[in-house]
Amino acid sequence: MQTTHFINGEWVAGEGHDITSTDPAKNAVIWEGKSATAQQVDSAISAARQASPEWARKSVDERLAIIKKFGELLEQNKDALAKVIAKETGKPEWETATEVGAMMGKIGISEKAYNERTGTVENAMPVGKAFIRHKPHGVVAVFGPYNFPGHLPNGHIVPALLAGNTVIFKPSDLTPMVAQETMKLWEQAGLPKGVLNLVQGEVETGKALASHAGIDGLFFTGSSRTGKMLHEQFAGHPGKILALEMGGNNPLIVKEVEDTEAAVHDIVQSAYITSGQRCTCARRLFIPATEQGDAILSRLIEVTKDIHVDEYDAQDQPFMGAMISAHAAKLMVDAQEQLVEMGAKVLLPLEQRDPKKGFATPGIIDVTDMLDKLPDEEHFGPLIKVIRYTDFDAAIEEANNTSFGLSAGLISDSADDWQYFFERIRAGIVNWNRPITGASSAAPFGGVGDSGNHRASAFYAADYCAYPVASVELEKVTLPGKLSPGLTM
Ligand SMILES: NC(=O)C1=CN([C@@H]2O[C@H](COP(=O)(O)OP(=O)(O)OC[C@H]3O[C@@H](n4cnc5c(N)ncnc54)[C@H](O)[C@@H]3O)[C@@H](O)[C@H]2O)C=CC1
Ligand SMILES: O=C(O)CCC(=O)N[C@@H](CCC(=O)O)C(=O)O
Repeated sequence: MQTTHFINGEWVAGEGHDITSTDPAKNAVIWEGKSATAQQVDSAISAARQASPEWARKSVDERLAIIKKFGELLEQNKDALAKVIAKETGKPEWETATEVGAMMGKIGISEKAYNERTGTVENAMPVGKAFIRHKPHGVVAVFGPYNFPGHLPNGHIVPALLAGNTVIFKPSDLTPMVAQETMKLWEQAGLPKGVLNLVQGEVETGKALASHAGIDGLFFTGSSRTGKMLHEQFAGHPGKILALEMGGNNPLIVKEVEDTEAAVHDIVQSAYITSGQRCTCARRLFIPATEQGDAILSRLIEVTKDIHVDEYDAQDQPFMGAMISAHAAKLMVDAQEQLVEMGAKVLLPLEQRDPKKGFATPGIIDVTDMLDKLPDEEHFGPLIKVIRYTDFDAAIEEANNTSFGLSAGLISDSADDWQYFFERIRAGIVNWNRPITGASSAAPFGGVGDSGNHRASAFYAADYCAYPVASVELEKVTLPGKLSPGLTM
């Protein structure tokens, strides 16, 4: 029996239904287990609750020592973990190596953020002293997505543990193996039992955890659809903290540039990295209806056609690997067909050549003539929608014509254009002449509108991992020099 859940410091088998994980590049089952039942979720929450007071009372340095040990274990196991991520997600090994690097980098950044954003402040007062300190929420649930199964849950777990919370981690059901291998490193790092628990499963396991009365908060990275459901579920519970990191329908506007090649490079990095499976990926590309715009578009088509798509472990490493599943690739083909039915023109077709595998070739589709019908949807894969424009203001207005607001970018050699764009565009990540993917962990990471609930992650994750406590203190109770009017003592 596979023991795939980590509850109260023990590896246990699931008591729910069968779940499997498939290598999307090779169409091979690579992991099998059973989901956690609602009762097992309940046990994990009880374990976290029991472990909570002692973990919260430890000093930050004591907690940090264990977290740093986890960082050392990541370093020692980085090649093996990068290979597991590649196998389970289809992402090329060069890219999964950077994911493990980001997991290691998260530790130092979280320490800095903890001290800068939630540290202790002491102020002198006429009588006594004023303090600002921070306390952990208690027991929190962390939900992870499949596209960065190591780095993104880690971006909640590390700051949550550092702040003194205990955690129940529910990874994406598409990436249970990465979660299990990462959990083994936390176990080796010497976390006390119950401090971090892992429950695997699909939607019903997620629902059992999210709706449980025993959690004090939930940190979620995933789709806007699921995030909104969680938001509704948390309505009426103002005492619980909810941090939602969700998707986007991200615009990238190109204006006049000298270097067409550099512009095309930044578009490709923005649209197709991770086979378009990043929440920050450009989904809508605005290109001027000018001769230079034509040149940029035809060069983009040429370069995109030549993008190397292959298996994650190919000797000659590809830029793009398989998508997370054959089903995900098929959904992208379907999305392209629907756009064509609505009047869009395919400039370079996105194709799934083997229906049993997750490979999708990168596609480009012109939606200029059907803008009034264009759905405001995140198509989470390698398909960019091109919009030709004649007026910069109208392009910015259309770029903002979305319920989301995660990332946005401008490619232009004019500083005035940048200033103009920056003042008007509505998103949490706004870049100039740089890809709109690849955000830094040392900055806040979050969006507006349907992309989040104003609880930015990355450097600002510290903020949602602890609550502030204000105290005024005097070592010995003392009668004030001057009494309030009407008081005699
Ligand atoms: N803003 C950000 O930081 C990021 C956002 N994303 C977004 O994540 C999405 C891709 O990830 P997915 O794994 O497909 O997201 P998803 O929303 O399907 O799943 C996320 C997590 O929620 C769980 N879940 C799903 N339905 C649930 C329910 N009804 N109740 C409780 N739990 C439930 C899943 O099992 C998984 O652990 C994209 O939309 C992408 O834009 C991805 C990475 C970063
Ligand atoms: O969370 C962090 O530490 C920084 C944000 C980050 O890593 N963003 C990446 C991936 C986000 C995604 O899954 O799409 C990015 O901006 O490319």
